Amino acid sequence: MLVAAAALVDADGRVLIARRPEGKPLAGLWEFPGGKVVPGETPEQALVRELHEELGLDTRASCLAPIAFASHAYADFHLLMPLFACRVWQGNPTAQEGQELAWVKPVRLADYPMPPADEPLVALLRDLL
Ligand SMILES: Nc1nc2c([nH]c(=O)n2[C@H]2C[C@H](O)[C@@H](COP(=O)(O)OP(=O)(O)OP(=O)(O)O)O2)c(=O)[nH]1
Repeated sequence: MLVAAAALVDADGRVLIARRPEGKPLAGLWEFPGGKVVPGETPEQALVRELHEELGLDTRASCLAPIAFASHAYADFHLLMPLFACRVWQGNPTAQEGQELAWVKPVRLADYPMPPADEPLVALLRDLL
């Protein structure tokens, strides 16, 4: 499974994470906004679409900088997830699907339980952002 995800970084250097709603796999864990890349899309196109759908914000592929990726074997699928940093967008990110949101300093990300695939990314972000 190919999933594109974003580290949205605000002017204070905080990163936006979202809590996976009840009823979805990995419910209750915090994740980077994003979602599955559907056939015919580039990861960047998928992310621009997902950021609009999930957070009501507008950005573009040229504002997405690839910084890391996760590669993780879950019990029933393998996840490959490129992570893009994004510092430029239009609109105020707001939860479009009822999900809880949090702006978090990279050093505090470890306080938020995230899916196992994300754990290596937390340490990387501390150094990269
Ligand atoms: N967006 C996102 N997904 C992650 C992260 N870490 C992680 O393991 N995942 C997994 C959870 C899911 O199995 C998959 C993303 O699928 P999803 O179901 O959220 O994607 P989607 O928004 O396209 O979902 P849907 O339309 O099928 O509801 O990737 C992360 O940090 N961000």
